[in-house]
Amino acid sequence: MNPLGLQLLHALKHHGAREIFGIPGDFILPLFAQIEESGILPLVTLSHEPSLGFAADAAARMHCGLGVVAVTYGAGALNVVNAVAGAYAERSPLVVLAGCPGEVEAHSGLVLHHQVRHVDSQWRIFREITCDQVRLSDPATAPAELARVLRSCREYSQPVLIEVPRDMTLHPMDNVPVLPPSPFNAAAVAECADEWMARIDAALRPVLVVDVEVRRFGLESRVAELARRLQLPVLTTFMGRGLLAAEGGAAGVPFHGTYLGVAGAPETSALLDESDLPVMLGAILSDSNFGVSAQRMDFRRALIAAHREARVGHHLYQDIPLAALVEALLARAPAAAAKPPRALPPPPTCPEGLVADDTPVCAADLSRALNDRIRAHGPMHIVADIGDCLFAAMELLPTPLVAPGYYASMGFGVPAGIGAQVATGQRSLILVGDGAFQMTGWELGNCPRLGLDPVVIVLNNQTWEMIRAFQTESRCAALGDWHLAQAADALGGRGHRVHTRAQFKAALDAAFAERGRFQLIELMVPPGDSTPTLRRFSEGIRALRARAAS
Ligand SMILES: Cc1ncc(Cc2csc(CCOP(=O)(O)OP(=O)(O)O)c2C)c(N)n1
Repeated sequence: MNPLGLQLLHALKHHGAREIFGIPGDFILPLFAQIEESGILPLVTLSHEPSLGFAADAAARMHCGLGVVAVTYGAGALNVVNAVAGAYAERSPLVVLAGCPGEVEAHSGLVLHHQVRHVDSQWRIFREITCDQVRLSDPATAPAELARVLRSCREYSQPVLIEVPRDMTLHPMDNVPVLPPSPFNAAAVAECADEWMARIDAALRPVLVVDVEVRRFGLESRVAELARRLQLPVLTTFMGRGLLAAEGGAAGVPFHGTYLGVAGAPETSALLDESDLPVMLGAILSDSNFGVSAQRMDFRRALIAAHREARVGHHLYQDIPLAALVEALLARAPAAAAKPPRALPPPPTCPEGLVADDTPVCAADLSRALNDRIRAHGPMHIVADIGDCLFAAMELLPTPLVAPGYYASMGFGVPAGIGAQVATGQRSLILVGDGAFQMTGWELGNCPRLGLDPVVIVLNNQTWEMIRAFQTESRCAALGDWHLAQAADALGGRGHRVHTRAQFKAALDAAFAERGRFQLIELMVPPGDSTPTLRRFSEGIRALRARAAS
C-alpha cells in the first residue's frame, strides 16, 4: 500500500501520461506536494487554467498518450471547462485532476470558498463534458474505480474527471491495475468487415476519408497500409488535416488532400461529393467537416466507423473498436495493390515560391512561405488557432497539424504549441490570429522559465477577420494594432514585425536559425485581407445559406 496520491500518479503514468499541466489551489495543494516531491510525472505550470487544458490536449494529440491537467476546486476547475469541452468534442483523452473538499469540511454546514450552487456543482458540471468520473473518497474502492475511469479515457479518447478530496492524498491505497481492453464481439467485427469489403469491392468510386480518431488510436500507419492495399483515394477532413502526413508522402498512399467542399479544389471535393461509397474512418460528422458540401451529404450511402460504432447503410454495429475493424479490413484486403491505381486527378497543388520582394505581405503569403520551408527542411509540428490562420494551414504541404477544427475555440494555439513542444521535445510552429493571441498568447511569458522556444506567427490583420468575413458590416471586429512584436521582447522572446514579403522571409530564416528563446513574427496584413481558402469558405457558406433560405 502507498499513499493514494502517489498511487494515482503511478496509475496515470502506467496509462500513458507523460506530464501534468497544473495551477495549484488549497484544495489540491496536498497532491501538488506529492507531484513535486515524487517526480513521477513532470509538472508544467502555466498562467491561466484554459491554457492548461489546451496544452494538455495538444500534448495528448502529439504523443498519443493521456493529457493531464491538475486544478483546484471550483474556480480552477471551472476555468478549464471550455478547453475540456473542446477535448470532449474532438475526442482528445484528457484527465482532469480536480481538488475537492474533504469529508468533514464538505459537511461542515458552511458554504466553502470556490463552492458554487452545491458542494457537488463541480462534479455535476463536468459530467456533461467527460465520458467517466470518479471521486477518490474511499481508498478501498478507488483502485478499481480509477482503473475503470482511465480505461474509459483511453478507449473513448475523451476527457474524464478525477476528483481528489484534499484529505485523501495520504491515505494508504493499493496499486491501481491496468485493466485489459474492454471486451468486444469479434464476430460482430468480422461480420461488419465482411459487409464493408463487399460494399467496397462493388463500389465504382469509393473514397477513404480519415479523421481524428485514426490518430487518437495510433492507427495512421495501419490506415495508410489499408489505403495502399485497397488503392482507395484518401481524403482527410478539415479536422483531420495533417493525418497520414508522415505516411502519405513517401509510402505510395493515393493522398488527395483535405475535403473542403465548396471551399476546396473542385476535383478534390468531387472525390467525395461524387463518390458512391465514402469509407469514413474515425470521422466526426460535424458541420466544419462536411457542412460545406455543395449538396447535403447522404451519410446512408457511406460506411462510417467512429466512437466505437460502425455503420453500413441502416445497419449499426455497436461496440466496434476502430483498431479492431481496421485490422479485420486489412485481413480481408488484397495482399498487395491488386487493382491498378484508379485514374484520379492529381492532388491539388499547395502554393509555394514566396517571392521575397518589397511587395506588402498578405495572408496568402503565409502558406506559400511555410510550404517553401517544408519543401526545403521537411515537415514541421504545426499548431494552429481558429481564424484565418487555420485556413492557411489547409494550404500547407503534408505536415503534422494540431488545431481545434471542430469545437473551434479561440485561444487554443499558443498554449497548445507550448504543450506540443513539452510533449515532443520538438520546436512547435504556432499559427495564430491577433484576436486569439490576445486571449492566451501571453502564456509565451512562461517559455523562458520552461526552456521552450516555439516560433509563433501572428496573422495580424487588426480584426476578428473571420467575423468580418461572415458579417462584413460588423464594426465590433476592429481590434486596433497591439504591436505584439514589441511585447514579445518584453516577455523574453524575440519579436519581428514584418510588412513586406522580403521582411517575412528574412524573419522566418532568422527565427528558425535562433534557438533558446521563442520567436514571434507579427505578419502585418491589411484589414480585410484573407487567405484564398477563407474567401472561398465564406463565399461558399453564404451561397449555401442563401440557397437554403430561397
Ligand atoms: C473562445 C472563442 N470566442 C469566440 C469565437 C468566435 C470567433 C471565431 S473566429 C473569431 C475571430 C478570430 O480573430 P483572430 O484575429 O484570432 O483571427 P482572424 O479571424 O484570422 O482575424 C471569433 C471571435 C471563438 N471561435 N472562440
